[in-house]
Amino acid sequence: FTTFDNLKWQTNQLTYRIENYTPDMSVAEVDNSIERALQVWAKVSPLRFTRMYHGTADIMISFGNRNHGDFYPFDGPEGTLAHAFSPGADIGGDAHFDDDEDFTFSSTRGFNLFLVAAHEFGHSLGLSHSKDPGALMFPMYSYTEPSTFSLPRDDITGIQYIYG
Ligand SMILES: O=C1CC=C(NS(=O)(=O)c2ccc(-c3ccccc3)cc2)CC1=O
Ligand SMILES: [Zn+2]
Repeated sequence: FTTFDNLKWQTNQLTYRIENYTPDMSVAEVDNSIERALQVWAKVSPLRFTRMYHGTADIMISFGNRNHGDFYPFDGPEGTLAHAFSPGADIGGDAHFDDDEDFTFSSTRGFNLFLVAAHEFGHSLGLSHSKDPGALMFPMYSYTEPSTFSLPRDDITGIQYIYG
């Protein structure tokens, strides 16, 4: 695993807000994918996530395409699927998903939102990319059945290195 030179949240109680939705999935499927992706990390760390419906949360989650309000415009279908910012104020921790991608809930086509979100939240929490091809934080998307997904050892070691 690798970290963003020890950038970390100074509290274990973090808030998140889903600012908008993708037309690819139902609201319930997006909510469930995001919640489960956060729980992947909460399960193996002291981190706890509380959802907000208004105002500014630590982790602001949104779907957008091309220019979407930061200096990192998306690139249309394929290519970059999403990006997230390492811990910090304002845009720190936020996760953006490229809405020109086809995000899915329970199929092998498109990109599984739960998996992509779990990877991006690794960045939101302070992990950068792993060299371990089996790691969630490895920068290559590979489909894993979400119902049987368990966080690989390298990622567990990484998040526990940062948050104990
Ligand atoms: O830090 C980066 C820079 C490049 C990225 N490329 S991406 O958007 O195509 C991407 C690649 C792999 C994943 C991924 C990796 C493992 C499991 C699930 C998704 C997510 C996004 C995404 C990313 O998080
Ligand atoms: Zn990444």
